[in-house]
Amino acid sequence: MPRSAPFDYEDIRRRAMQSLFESFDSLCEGTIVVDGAARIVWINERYAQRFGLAHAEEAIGREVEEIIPSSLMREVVRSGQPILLDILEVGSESFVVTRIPLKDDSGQVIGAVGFALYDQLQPLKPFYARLGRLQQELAQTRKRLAEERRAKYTFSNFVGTSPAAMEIKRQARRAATLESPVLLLGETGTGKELIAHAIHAASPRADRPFIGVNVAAIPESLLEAEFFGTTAGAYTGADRKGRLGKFQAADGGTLFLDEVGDMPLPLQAKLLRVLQEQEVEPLGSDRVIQVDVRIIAATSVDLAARVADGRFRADLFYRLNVLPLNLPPLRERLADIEALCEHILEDSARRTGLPQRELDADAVALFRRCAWRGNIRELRNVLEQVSMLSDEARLSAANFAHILVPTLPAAADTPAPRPLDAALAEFERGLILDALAACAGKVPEAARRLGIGRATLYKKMTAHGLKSQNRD
Ligand SMILES: Nc1ncnc2c1ncn2[C@@H]1O[C@H](COP(=O)(O)OP(=O)(O)OP(=O)(O)O)[C@@H](O)[C@H]1O
Repeated sequence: MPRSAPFDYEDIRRRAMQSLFESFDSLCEGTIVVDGAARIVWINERYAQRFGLAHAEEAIGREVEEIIPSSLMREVVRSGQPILLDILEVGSESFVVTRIPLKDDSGQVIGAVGFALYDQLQPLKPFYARLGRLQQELAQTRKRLAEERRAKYTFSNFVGTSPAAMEIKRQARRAATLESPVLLLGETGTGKELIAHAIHAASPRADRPFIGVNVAAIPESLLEAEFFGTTAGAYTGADRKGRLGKFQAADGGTLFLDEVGDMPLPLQAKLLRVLQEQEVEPLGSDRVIQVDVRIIAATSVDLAARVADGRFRADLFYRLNVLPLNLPPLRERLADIEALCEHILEDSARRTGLPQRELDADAVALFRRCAWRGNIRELRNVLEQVSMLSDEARLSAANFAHILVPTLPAAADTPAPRPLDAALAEFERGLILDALAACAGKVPEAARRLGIGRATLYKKMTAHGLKSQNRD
C-alpha cells in the first residue's frame, strides 16, 4: 500500500476552525462577534435584520445591548466563561444560543462569539414543559413554606376576659414590642403555643418566619442537625444533600422552642453559645453563619427545679428567663369557660361542616367544677368527642356525665359527707378521665402522665367501667 503524504496538522486545524465557523454561520439563525468591551465587531445580515436593522454595518461598533437588549455577551467577555446553551428571549421569539469567549495567544479575553442556533424550539418542548412544571412546583412550595412560616394565631384568637387572661394578654403584648427572649411557663394545654404565635404576629418581626420546634418530639440524635443544619455530605443519615437548620430558617424572625425543658445538656451548651454569639455552625461545616433570631421558649415542667437537680443549665435558664410569662391553668380562669366553649364549638363546626352545638347552662356549671388537668386542650377534646357521639343540637350536663366527673365543689355547694371509698373512687375515675382526655385517649401517654404503668391503668379503667378507645 502506498504510504500517504504526511498530514499538515496545522492546516487541518485551521480548516476545521474555518469550516466550523462557516457551517455554524450558514446553519444558524444568527452570528455575532463582540470585542473585549462588548462592542459589536461583526453580525451577520440575517441576525441584524431580526433586530430591525436594514444592514449589518449599522451595528458595528455599538454596545451589544443597544441591538440585543437581553444579550449576555458582556458577561462572557467579563468572566471569560462560555455559556454553551441558553435561551435568548427576543420579544415574542426565543432562540437557543451558545456564547464562547475569544482569547488571544496569551489567554487574554479579547471578545466573544455568539451563535443563535435556531428559533425552532419544538424539539425542546418536552424540556420546556418540564421546566415550566418544576417552576410551578417551586413557586407552590415557596408559597406553602411562606404560609407555614407565618404565625397561625394573633391576640384576637386568645379567648378570655377573666382577670388572669387579661393580665397575660397585657404582658404578652408588651413582650411583642421587645426583643429579649420570652419564656412561656404553664401547664400543658394552657395556650403557650398560641401566645408564642401571637407575640410574633404583633412584633416587628411579623413579616419574617415563625419557626416552631418541639424539642421533646425529636430524637436526641437528630436535634443538633435540626437546629443548626448540615452541609452536603456531612451527615450519614437520609439528608445527604445538606439541610437548613431551624435557626437559619427563622433568620430575621422568631424561633419557638417548645418543651425546652427536655433539651439534652450538650445541646443546651450549644444553644447558649448561639444565643450569645447570634451565629450558627452547620454540622460538618467550618463556617459560621450569622443569624438574627428571637427566641420564645416554652415549658410545662418546673424549669427552676430542673436547674436545681442539674438537668437544665443555670446559665441558659437565666438567658431564657428574661421575660417569663405564666400562663394560668383553666381552673384559675373558670370565668372564661363559657366563652372558650363557644369559640371551640364554633371552630369545630367550621372545620367539620356540621351544625354548631349549643351548651346548656348545666353543662357549663359542670365544666366549672372540673379540674381540667389538660386545660384548654382537654376542654376542646371533651367537647369534640361528645359532639361527635351525639346528634342533639343542645348539649347538656348529661351528655358529659360519662366523661367528666366534677372534682371541685359548686360555688354554692356544701359537699355532703360521703363514704371515703366512694369519694376516692370517684376522684380516681375523674383523674383517669382527665388524663385520657388530655392525650386524646392514648392509654400509654395517660399512664405516663398519671405516673402509673400502662397495665395498671388498663386494670383501673376496667374497674371504673371505662373503655379504651384503642388509640394507642
Ligand atoms: N386563650 C385561648 N383561647 C382560645 N383557644 C385557646 C386558648 N388557649 C389555648 N387555646 C387552644 O387550646 C389548645 C392548646 O393550646 P396550646 O397548644 O397553645 O397549648 P400549650 O400550652 O402550648 O400546650 P403544650 O404545653 O401541651 O404544648 C389549642 O387548640 C389552642 O388553640
